[in-house]
Amino acid sequence: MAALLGIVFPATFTGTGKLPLNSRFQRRLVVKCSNERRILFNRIAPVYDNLNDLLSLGQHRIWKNMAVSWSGAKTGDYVLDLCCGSGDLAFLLSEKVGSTGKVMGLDFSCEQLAVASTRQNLRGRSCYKCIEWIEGDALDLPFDDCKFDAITMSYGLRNVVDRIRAMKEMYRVLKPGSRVSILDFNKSNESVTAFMQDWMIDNVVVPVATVYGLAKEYEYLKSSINGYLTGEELETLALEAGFSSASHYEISGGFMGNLVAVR
Ligand SMILES: C/C(=C\Cc1cc(O)c2ccccc2c1O)CCC[C@H](C)CCC[C@H](C)CCCC(C)C
Ligand SMILES: C[S@@+](CC[C@H](N)C(=O)[O-])C[C@H]1O[C@@H](n2cnc3c(N)ncnc32)[C@H](O)[C@@H]1O
Repeated sequence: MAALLGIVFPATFTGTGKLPLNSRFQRRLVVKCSNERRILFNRIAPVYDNLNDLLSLGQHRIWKNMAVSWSGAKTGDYVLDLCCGSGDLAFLLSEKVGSTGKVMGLDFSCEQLAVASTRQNLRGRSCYKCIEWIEGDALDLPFDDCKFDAITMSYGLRNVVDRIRAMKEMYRVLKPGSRVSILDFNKSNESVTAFMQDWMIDNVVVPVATVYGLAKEYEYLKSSINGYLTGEELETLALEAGFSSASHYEISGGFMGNLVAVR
């Protein structure tokens, strides 16, 4: 059973697309894993923003600003923030597109979307009114083809259970010539960077999360990064999904990375 799970799990869940989900058992496994992730992000929603600020010393806001800039979103655009969570990038996108533009924030965690909506109501700027929150699945987007002028996805691709399917959905709903900008942890080829990333998670992130009773949820970070794709593999994934070009940029000393792909 473990061997079967082992064979099924990495190929299916890293979205390499090498193992088609053609059996009922595999489909049930995907649904189970997806639900477990949804529950995880529902559970951390109340403290998610504060812990990100605390644990990254506020740096995540810089990384997210970079991701939005790389998306090319501009005044009047119709843009999508995929796996929007509590809405950080959706708010940044709304400042880019302004009141004449439109931002769709999509996530499958109702608790994360509740935080996003509450934050929106507490904020006065008129541009924030152009944001619409949608509870949906990044693997089956409720949008027509070629709709969006830009797409962002921040700390989401590593968490979806089928990455190639997510990339193909982004490709489908993006306008030709437009970009996706995908921010996440960087799965570094440098052993020192990888060691330091693991050390920080083991010795800072998880101990702090334990105070909030969320040790298991934050321990997931380490395994998810170890199971993620390197920058080069992300570029290949984007090209396999149909994008015409893809570049991965390492930031913050190689701890984080941002993939920019053009349709
Ligand atoms: C915004 C950040 C992470 C978002 C995030 C993504 C996930 O997949 C999670 C999964 C489970 C629980 C929580 C998350 C989650 O919060 C990045 C910053 C927050 C990180 C939690 C902190 C990571 C610290 C780095 C390893 C080192 C940072 C060095 C920096 C230069 C201070
Ligand atoms: C780490 S959070 C990132 C939130 C936000 N983008 C940010 O940067 O703070 C990952 C988010 O992805 C969402 N997610 C994971 N898989 C998803 C899927 N298949 N469809 C929609 N949302 C998904 C989770 O619910 C969670 O809110």
